[in-house]
Amino acid sequence: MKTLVLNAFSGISGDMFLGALCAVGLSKEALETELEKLGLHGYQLEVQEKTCSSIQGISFEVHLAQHQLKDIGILEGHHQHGRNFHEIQGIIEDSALSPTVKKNALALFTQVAEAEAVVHRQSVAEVQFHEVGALDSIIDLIGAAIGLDLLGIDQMIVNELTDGSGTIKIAHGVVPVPVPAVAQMQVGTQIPIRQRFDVKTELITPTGMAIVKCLANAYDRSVTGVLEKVGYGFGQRETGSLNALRASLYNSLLSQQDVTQEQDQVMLLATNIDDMTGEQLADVVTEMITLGAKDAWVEPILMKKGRPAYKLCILIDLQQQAAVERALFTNTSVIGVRHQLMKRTVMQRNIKQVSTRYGSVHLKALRYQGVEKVTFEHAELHELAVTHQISINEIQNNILTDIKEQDI
Ligand SMILES: O=C([S-])c1cc(C(=O)S)c[n+]([C@@H]2O[C@H](COP(=O)(O)O)[C@@H](O)[C@H]2O)c1
Ligand code: NI
Repeated sequence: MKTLVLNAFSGISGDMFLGALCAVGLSKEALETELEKLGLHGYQLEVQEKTCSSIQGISFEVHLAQHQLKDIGILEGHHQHGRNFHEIQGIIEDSALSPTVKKNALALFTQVAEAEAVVHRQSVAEVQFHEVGALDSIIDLIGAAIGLDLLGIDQMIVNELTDGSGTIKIAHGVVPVPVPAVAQMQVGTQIPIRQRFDVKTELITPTGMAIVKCLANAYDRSVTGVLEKVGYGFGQRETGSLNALRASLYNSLLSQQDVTQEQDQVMLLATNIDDMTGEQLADVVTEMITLGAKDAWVEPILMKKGRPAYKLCILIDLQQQAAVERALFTNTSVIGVRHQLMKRTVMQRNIKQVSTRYGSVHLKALRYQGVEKVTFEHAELHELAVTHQISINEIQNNILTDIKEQDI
């Protein structure tokens, strides 16, 4: 499972998000190819390596052609009507983008439209996007959905979401920070926004907030797994300090890090649930894995009063008990949890990267009292099988041949 963790210590905008995605491996060309499916013209992506505060990162910008600037009124010095929600919906729905990208892109625009509608006391259909309707913002929002899809991100965690303070001048006039659309998107959520009172400008734009609200699965949460890449997307505003969004890409499929003891202790948490849907339970299992559980699963059971129900089981390290129980009480209908300490016999394991005809591949080398075996990450084999159009078995056999002579 791939997890993207955003450290939004200096806020988030569409450009910062796409810059951060490029910094952890999103290809500009692949993004452009997908964006072409919208059939929009008159823009260019600029993805540039930059150094700020001695840190290397990416500056991402969408440049509009002169006629686009004229269309949205920027060359005339005033803002004409942009596109409305219905038009943008049509552009997305009529495109050849993947269903997931379309769903996320529509969710992002709906989010902004609903916030704008409340702020300006209009119906969603009446909302005329001003800055957000300009082509660069369309590219930012749809690009965000495309970027996550291209990188194969399964979940996104946003940490330290920070805005500035004071007021800024935008097309509506002078508004307070967080700007009205951002403040509105926060309503009814528990999205934690800190404020820096020494930074007198906007750090979270409506585009950035929509990305956070629609695409993040959790906030202020640590994640286990192998940290594969860290990158920075720079913001364009001068804030007086490093204006960047840090993205960290974790692979939790590789999270069973090296184990060097043959006997260890784990805790099994269990609770019976008869009042949550399958969809909700699947989310809880994902959340438990995100929190760092070794495993989490549900078993079908028949409970008291003949109720078909589920037993939710979570295998954890002892020190995770308090955090996991807290998450269960907070986010599920659970009111009690059973816990059991267990001894476990484990094979010693080492995660290694080996070079093969397919490039570098991860493997787990397992040992227990003279028994030795090697396993691969299924998702990695699957990806290679899809890329090379051959079966997973063939991929695995070829890798085994390639590593025969290597010292594992
Ligand atoms: O155009 C819209 S919808 C808009 C609304 C608001 C409100 O808070 S209401 C604010 N802004 C400002 O425009 C720029 C660009 O925003 P992006 O999200 O497109 O980066 C930014 O300063 C917003 O605060 C726009
Ligand atoms: Ni507005």
